[in-house]
Formats: sequence, structure tokens, C-alpha cells
Amino acid sequence: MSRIPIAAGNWKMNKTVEEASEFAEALLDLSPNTSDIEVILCPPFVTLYPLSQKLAQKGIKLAAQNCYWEAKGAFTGEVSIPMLLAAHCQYVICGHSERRHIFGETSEDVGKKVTAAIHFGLKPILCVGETIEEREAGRTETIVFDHLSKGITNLSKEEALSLVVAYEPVWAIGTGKAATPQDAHQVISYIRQQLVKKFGDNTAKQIRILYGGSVTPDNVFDFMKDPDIDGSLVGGASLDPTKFYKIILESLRASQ
Ligand SMILES: O=C[C@H](O)COP(=O)(O)O
Repeated sequence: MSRIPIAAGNWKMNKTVEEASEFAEALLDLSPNTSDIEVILCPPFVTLYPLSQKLAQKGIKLAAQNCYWEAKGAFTGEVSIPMLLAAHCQYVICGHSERRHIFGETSEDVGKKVTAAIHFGLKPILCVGETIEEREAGRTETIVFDHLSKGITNLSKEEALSLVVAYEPVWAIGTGKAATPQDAHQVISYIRQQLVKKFGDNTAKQIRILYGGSVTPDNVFDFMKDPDIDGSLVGGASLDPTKFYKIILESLRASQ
């Protein structure tokens, strides 16, 4: 079964509305192919709607970096999934390691977000991954299992078809020290096995699993040529339109 590859750029807390608009114009000038790959930008909340006006018609999709699981109400500072849908988002990142480690999100919180995202019609990108201490203690699979199993706990087989999983080892994020493709392959294969156990082979083989952590135009080909790795979730290198465009090109080259 061939899965459509993904190149997703997570801007984190970077770019004003004006800077985001400049990025969009530069990327559109490069005319990335969006028919054979899903190109997704994950900008800050306030730039989602303005970017949607520029990008959506060109086939570039938008993801929010976070969401809350309730539809509306007295939850100061939170953004609901219906609000994200109204801003033309199609995806939402759930459980990024920065949310887990800086803001104290638990795997149970992340599971509620994944469930709510699918319930309301957004596709979740569920992030999982271990710290360096956890890896060195031989706990990578234990941690990934916790993040994954609690993230997908409420999903039916049918709902799981909307799921994307991103394996992001925390020690590779923003460090310039990407995992090796072999390390990524090993954990991503483990994730796929867990998806098979939960949803069955037919559903699991349709779920896309991304790698994230110091992805660049120079190393993305080596990740993407692994048939188990369906795309990348890119942080720093996605802030530059030329670098992000090269990541799209290299991802396509590897998947053809
Ligand atoms: O969501 C993206 C990841 O945290 C990777 O960030 P990075 O490419 O800057 O290492």
C-alpha cells in the first residue's frame, strides 16, 4: 500500500503575520508540487487564517500546533478545534514534546486532544518520542508505547485512518543531531507494530508515520527513502522557504 508522503513545517513560536505572509509568497513563487506530496505548514495560531487565504487554494495545508478538547467555554487562553476548522486548518499537532516537557501535557491530555480532533474533523499529528536519558536507560519503547497507546486509546479503526504519527526523539530536536535513519526506522517499525496490534494490519498500513528532529534538505532524502518513513516534521529548516522547498523536492525524489 503506498501512502502519500508528507512534508510538514512546524514553525513553533516564530513569525509574525507579516513574516508569515512573506514566507508564503516566497514559497508560492517556487511553485512546490502538491499533487504527489502533502505539504503542511504549522504556524502560530494568529497566522493560520491569514495564511489560509494565500496557501489553501495552492494545495498547501495548514496545521495548528495545539488545541483544546472542549468546543467552547471558560478556558482562558485555549483554542478549540471548531475555531481551527473555521480558520481552514486540516491538521493539528497533538503532544509535541515541547508541550509535554515545557507545559506539562500528559499522555492522557494528548489522548483527549487526539480524540476530540477526530471527533470534530481535524486530522491529528500525534507526536511521540523519548529523551536522551530515557534512551540511554533503554526505555525508548516504553516511552513511545506510553505516548502512542494513550494517544490513540479511544480511536476506532475507522477513526484511525485520520491519524498521523510523528516520531520525534527529544534529543534530536533543535540540536542539529538528527537520529540516524536506522534509529528512526527501528522505532517507526515498533510504532507500526503497535498500530497493527490495535487496529489490525489493513488499517495500520494506511497510517502515515513521520520522522522529526533536525531534518534538513541534506538529510531528508535518507529518511524518506526508508519505505517505513512517510514524511518529516521539520522545525528550524521550515522557517526558510528555500530550505523547506528543497525538503519537499528531496522528499519527492526519495519517494519516486
Ligand atoms: O516539530 C518539529 C520538531 O520539533 C523538529 O524540530 P527541528 O527540526 O528544529 O529539530
